[in-house]
Amino acid sequence: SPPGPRGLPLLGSALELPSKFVFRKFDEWSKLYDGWFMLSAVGQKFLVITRTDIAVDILDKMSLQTADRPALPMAIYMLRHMAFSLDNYGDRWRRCRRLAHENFNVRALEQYRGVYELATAKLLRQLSNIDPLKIPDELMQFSGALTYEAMYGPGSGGANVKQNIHKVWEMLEVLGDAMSPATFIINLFPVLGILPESISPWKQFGTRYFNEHDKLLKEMAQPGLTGQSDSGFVASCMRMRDRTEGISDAEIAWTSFALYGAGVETTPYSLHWFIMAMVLFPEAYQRAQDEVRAVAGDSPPTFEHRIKMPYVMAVMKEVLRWRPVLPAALPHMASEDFEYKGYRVQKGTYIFYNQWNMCRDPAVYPDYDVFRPERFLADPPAPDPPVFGFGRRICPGRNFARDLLFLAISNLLWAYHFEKATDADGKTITPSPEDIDGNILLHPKPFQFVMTPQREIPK
Ligand code: HEM
Repeated sequence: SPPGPRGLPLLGSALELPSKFVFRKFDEWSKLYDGWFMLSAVGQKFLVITRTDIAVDILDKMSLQTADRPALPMAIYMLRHMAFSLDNYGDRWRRCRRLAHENFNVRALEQYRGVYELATAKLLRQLSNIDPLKIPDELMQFSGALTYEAMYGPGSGGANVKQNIHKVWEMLEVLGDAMSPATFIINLFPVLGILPESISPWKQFGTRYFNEHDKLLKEMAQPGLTGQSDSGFVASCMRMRDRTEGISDAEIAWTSFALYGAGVETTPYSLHWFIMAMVLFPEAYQRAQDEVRAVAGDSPPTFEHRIKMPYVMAVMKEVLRWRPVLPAALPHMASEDFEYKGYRVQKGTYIFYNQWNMCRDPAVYPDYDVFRPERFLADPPAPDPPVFGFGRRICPGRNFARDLLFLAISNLLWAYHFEKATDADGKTITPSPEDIDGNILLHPKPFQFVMTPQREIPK
């Protein structure tokens, strides 16, 4: 069999797999194996990839066999295969993925630029006079409101926007909890699925959850679905509906949720890491700020400036590389048996790939712990960090995320000065990038720093 850690016969390596920050355990194991290894836990086989070239071989070149997603039983009861990010590879996934692709590619994204610019201007205003420990909440609200408008069209939720964002937030939280093997026994023993709903509390819970949220998501999508709103992702999907066979209103509504749910936390976490990098690496900060000042002058940066800000673009790439917010990405699953390097990998095997290791490959990113945007401007430049996944499941929000991050980063640099704080005794407080939180997503714990407005922020 392929290389990998040995465990007890029945539990395999289950006892060694932490439920939090699994990327660290994979990192430890990566030192023992050459780029990939297999392990098993409670009868389930896992293949773990820790090198980019092997991820390209298995997930890109063999994407037909490796683009399935393991779906936990609870996810199936609660989502009924409607949220494509967590769904198996199949016709519905393909239809929803196409909606996401066609309305979220580089050209289609131009339609959301007005939304980003207004949201970014609001963020700058909100941040003046804020306690740095409250920054994570503020960044999350920025992303929540902006993603909502991008999905449903500016102003489309009327007075209900805040309430809807809150409901979707709860929806995501309940889903996250229910997917944990510890919450519902069905996740550990899928065979119990043969029992009828009348005596299966998990099925009853799933049905209630689905029905309630199916209604909510359709209500949120209503303005775009009925033509009341002609901007945003939903309205844009309606325009391509004639060209896409079999697409339903429900699929459009749930696809907007899948995008919202997968994307809403990633950008704020990356922005929080960006602030930490600016505080810890003042040279990079200074160079980025000089570039923004020279190019944008007295008015806030816009998308037109992007091409003239190579250093800021490199800062953005380095933020994504230095602390990838999805360090162990999302697992794929083999939909067929396949062979790799002489070993057979069976259908149903979960395939993890640890982007954390790939972003810290010393041959590609020397001194990987140092925040050094210059690596992306060298000749030849370092490759873009592999943080958005591989193959047919590659993140469909990656261009949206890059647009948003560029605008937010350049505007923050334009408006604010960041530096280390001092404590009551006058000692400098140095935040630590090891002080992390999250579970699947990786973000810093709130940290102290000083943020001073450098100019009058436009009203
Ligand atoms: C810093 C920002 C982001 C990072 C690092 C990131 C990273 C990723 C990664 C690693 C995956 C897994 C890909 C795979 O399965 O191989 C993924 C999937 C996904 N991402 Fe992102 N993402 C980001 C932002 C966004 C945004 C803003 C959106 C939407 C607005 C989004 C929507 C999605 C969706 C829907 C999937 C599931 C795709 C599928 O299963 O077919 N992401 N992302």
